[in-house]
This record gives sequence, C-alpha cells and structure tokens, in this order.
Amino acid sequence: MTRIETVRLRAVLDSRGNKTVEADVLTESGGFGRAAAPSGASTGEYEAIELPVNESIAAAREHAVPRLEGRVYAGDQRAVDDTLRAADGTEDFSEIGANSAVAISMAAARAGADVLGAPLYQHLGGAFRGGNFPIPLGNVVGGGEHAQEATAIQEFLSAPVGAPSVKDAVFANAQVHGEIGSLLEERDTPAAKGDEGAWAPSISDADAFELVEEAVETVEDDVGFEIKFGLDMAAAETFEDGEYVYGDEVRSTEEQIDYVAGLVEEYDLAYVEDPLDEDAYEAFAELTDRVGEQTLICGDDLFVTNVERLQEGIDVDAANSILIKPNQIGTLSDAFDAIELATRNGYETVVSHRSGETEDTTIAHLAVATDAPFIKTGAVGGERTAKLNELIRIADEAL
Ligand SMILES: C=C(OP(=O)(O)O)C(=O)O
Ligand SMILES: [Mg+2]
Repeated sequence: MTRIETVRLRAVLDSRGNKTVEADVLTESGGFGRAAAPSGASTGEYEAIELPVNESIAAAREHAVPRLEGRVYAGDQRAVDDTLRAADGTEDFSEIGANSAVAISMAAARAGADVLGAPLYQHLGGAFRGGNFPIPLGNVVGGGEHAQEATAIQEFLSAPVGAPSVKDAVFANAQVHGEIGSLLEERDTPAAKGDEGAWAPSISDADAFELVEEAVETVEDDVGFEIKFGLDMAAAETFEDGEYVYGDEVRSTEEQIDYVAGLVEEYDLAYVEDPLDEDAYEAFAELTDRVGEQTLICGDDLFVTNVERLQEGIDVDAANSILIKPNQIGTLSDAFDAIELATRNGYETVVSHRSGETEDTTIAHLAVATDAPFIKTGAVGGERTAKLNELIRIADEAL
C-alpha cells in the first residue's frame, strides 16, 4: 500500500540562507511526504558527512533513488533506511551525503503516515503516544559557533521544568527571551541574534549568567512555575592543545571540570551539554560522577547520535543524557536505535534541531513518538517556532 513510486530531491534554503536538501516521497497509493535536512555549524568530528548540496543530490539520485522507487514501502521505515545505507555503502554516508539520506528518510516516514492517515508521531511511535510531551529547552543567549563577538559559551537555555503543559513551557521560553531583550535594552547593551534566534550580546559569560538568571527569575515569578536554565558549552570547539579556551579564560581538563561543577552548584543548572571535549569520555565520567545527581550531563558531539559511541559512554558512565540529531547519523532508524539504547540504560533523551534549520517539523513528532523528556529547538524565529507550534498542535490534537 505504501510502495514508493517517486522520490524527488531539490535544493531549498535553510535559515542561514544556505542551500539544503529537500525530499518528496510519493507512494503508488497517492501518499505524499516532504522533509528537509538541517545543518550544523558546531558539528562533531564523528558526525555522518554532509556533502555539498548539489553533489549530495546527484549522488542520491544515482545510487539511492533507483533502489527505492517501485521497490521499497514508505511505511517500512527500516527497509527505507537499510536501502539508504546499502545504496551509500559507507559507514558515514560519505557517498550520498547524510543530508540527502536524512531528508529521504524523514520524507518516507511522512509519506507512510499520510497513507495510514495517522499523524507522524503516531506512525513512528504507535497508538499510545501523544499523551506526554517533552520539556522544550529554549536558546535565549548565545555565541560560540553561532554568533560572532558574543558569549564564549555557545548556548544559554531556558528550561521551564515546572510548566504544567507544553504550551505553557513554549510560551515561558519566549517570555524569557523577551525579558532578556528588555534587560539588554535597559543596560544599553546592543545585541544581534545568533543563528538560532538567541540574543548574541558582546558580553562575558559571567555577565550572561547574571542576565539569564535575572530573566528566568522574573518570568518564573510571573508564570508561577519553576524555570531553570542550562548550557550547551560545545567544548569540542574550544579545546585546543589539551586546554579549554573560552574567550580570555584558559582551563585544563581538571579546571574545566571544577568550573562546570561550580556552575551547576551556583546556578542550579538543569542541563549541561558538551562540557568537555568530544573524545573526553573519562573526564565526562568524572564530571557526571560529581554532579550527575543534580543535573543532566548531555553528550552531543560526544555521542553524535551513534549507538557505538553511546555504548562506549554507557560503559564508563560518561553522561546521563544524549542529544538526538537525526542528521548526525543519517536516518530515522539510526536515531531510534540511539534513543532506545539510551532509554534502556537510564539516559534521558533530548531531541534536537541544528543551528541551520528549515520549516520542517519532523523532530517535534520524533520527540512525542519516543516519549523524549526534552526537546531543544530554540525559543523564537520561524524555523524554530515551526517545531514549537507543531508541539502545541499535537497537544491540542489539531493536526
Ligand atoms: C544545535 C547545535 O548546534 P549545531 O547545529 O551548530 O551543531 C548544538 O551544538 O547543539
Ligand atoms: Mg551541542
């Protein structure tokens, strides 16, 4: 019923104004699915390979599309994704590009859902999903690889942990973002916005902590539920010759562990992503041992949504949560495998956008389909609100 008739690929724009791959999958029964690949800036060294868009599309047309059309069922996600892997023939999608692979994988899932007449989250997660929603982590201040001349720490994330509903949580993050805008204006601190819509003022990390803390407390008082905050330190980007270089601050591994543990204590952080380098399993484990009871220590560049890297981390208790980015690994099936391995081992999952995004809403459905406790998909900006508003619609059963 869901046999794929046609796969179309095209270049479209992403939120940075770069080209990205969009895929359409049509089934013989008239089903239709469309999805687009996101793109990272602070990419992990071990991610699947994103090829230049035209190259990726040409290679996918040559190697993958003929194996899918008339042969594979869009409703059979494993078969679609196995076919993509076989067509590519490498470990890291360097032949057809993870950008074409993930776009086709997600578009096939949408086409499968369309034929079944089910919302995507239900097709992916089953009939009993749709009752639980992730807490959205909203990027409100940032720099790193996402903005020039801004904070050294890449993302300060509002975390409305006490919100009674996903809608309240989404609105609270936007309110924190707005409050920070007002505080910056009051202080005559000009601020552009980074790639994900977060404020990108030219201030020190220490000042950013005070700013975010004040905004979170103000909004918390207003909305009446608990809001914490967290960080993506994207430490692999700052690790040079065995040291962590954040602006003027240079720290050894032990100093970085002390620094992060101190921040967790001082600001009661809910979440710290990539506090250490992408190969630093042992240092991650030391930090998790120290503060893992109080906060989430999350591996993004460390795990790259890859079950083998995650298993290495599980073996040494490196972290207690994992970021899930389907384009880091190339297919939805691979992302599901990472989520299942994480969940079986008590790791919290955080389904995530990339800094370069489109209007695609697949990750909102993926989070609901897998009962993910968190989603990281910005706070404001059209390509971010596409996902946030989709969560609100799913909760409202208004798809
Ligand atoms: C979303 C992130 O940024 P990018 O997409 O640039 O990797 C991240 O590092 O978590
Ligand atoms: Mg990250």
